[in-house]
Amino acid sequence: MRLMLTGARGQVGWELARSLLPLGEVLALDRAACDLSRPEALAARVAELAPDVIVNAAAYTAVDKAESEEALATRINGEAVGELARLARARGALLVHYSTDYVFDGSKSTPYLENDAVAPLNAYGRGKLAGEQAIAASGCDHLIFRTTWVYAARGGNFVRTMLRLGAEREALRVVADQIGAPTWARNIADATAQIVAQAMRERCEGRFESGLYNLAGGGETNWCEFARTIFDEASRVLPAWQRKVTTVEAIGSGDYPTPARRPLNSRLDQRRLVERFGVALPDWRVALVRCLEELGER
Ligand SMILES: NC(=O)C1=CN([C@@H]2O[C@H](COP(=O)(O)OP(=O)(O)OC[C@H]3O[C@@H](n4cnc5c(N)ncnc54)[C@H](OP(=O)(O)O)[C@@H]3O)[C@@H](O)[C@H]2O)C=CC1
Ligand SMILES: Cc1cn([C@H]2C[C@H](O)[C@@H](COP(=O)(O)OP(=O)(O)O[C@H]3O[C@@H](C)C(=O)[C@@H](O)[C@H]3O)O2)c(=O)[nH]c1=O
Repeated sequence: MRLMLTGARGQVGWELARSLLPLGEVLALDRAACDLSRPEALAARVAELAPDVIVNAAAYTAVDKAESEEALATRINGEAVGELARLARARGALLVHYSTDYVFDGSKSTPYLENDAVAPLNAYGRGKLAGEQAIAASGCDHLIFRTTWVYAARGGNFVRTMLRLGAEREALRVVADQIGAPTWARNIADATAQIVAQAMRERCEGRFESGLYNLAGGGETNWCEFARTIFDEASRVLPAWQRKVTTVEAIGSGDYPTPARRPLNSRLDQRRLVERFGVALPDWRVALVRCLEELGER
């Protein structure tokens, strides 16, 4: 099986390059090798690589910057995704794609189901929603995984930001009114590999059905509790990390103004994924410790 992977240097893409290996030949492409800001160039790339599966881990993920670069964010997260979907459809390939909790406005009081009404609060969320909709409209065989609050031992993410700030400052202020589930990129990649293997078997047997699935870490927290847990666990498992921070003040979103609005409720209900594929990601605290341990080993 030939698997074309975009965004291979991102958090999820980096992990996928390893997790997908048992499935076949992984054609891992970074931004230079496959630039989604030029959707018109994708057809030649796909024709050249002749993939059976296209896994799109590339995305414009700078949430605040997207407010002033919405056209670019939407070209990458919306138009290019639509083009990948049309190319997948034309050659009969399976398209695997990732989306976000930021397609919701966060006003629901319980975890979001896949078919709840979408209403993005920011430009990044609008672009990601355009990508989801373009895939559905294309008619290609697809799996879309909506995930949340992704972190990894490498790349830009909240865990690495907190480790840096916590070693520099004595006091931090972190929002406590946005709730969700941190998700380790390794867990996303391993789950993706398991699900793609099953999906390809189902396609061979003519019983595959495309779908949209929530795929996030187990349990729930808020950013402030997440930050405090990062500091406590890092003090325990990362001997080289010098903790300076003593106070993490819980604040409201209104006290931490950002260009992009973020949903207060980012929780995604995991039942559909469990029922269809028997996959449930580990609790966020367990995964965080595993990721920190890995950071300590590097
Ligand atoms: N990060 C998060 O918290 C969440 C992410 N998601 C989704 O999960 C998926 C994976 O995200 P994640 O791995 O965390 O994101 P990262 O930001 O870690 O990685 C994104 C990758 O996309 C690449 N990229 C950016 N622009 C382009 C472009 N024009 N053409 C090709 N590649 C490009 C980046 O390249 P370069 O390395 O050169 O910058 C980077 O390697 C995305 O679809 C994202 O929207 C969903 C919910 C939460
Ligand atoms: C650094 C910092 C952030 N915050 C807040 C800002 C924000 O509400 C929250 C998280 O900050 P971030 O900038 O990491 O969040 P953000 O970039 O919005 O993270 C999002 O990325 C995109 C790609 C997604 O799809 C989402 O699921 C989500 O993970 O913490 C503080 O309150 N204090 C701080 O010192």
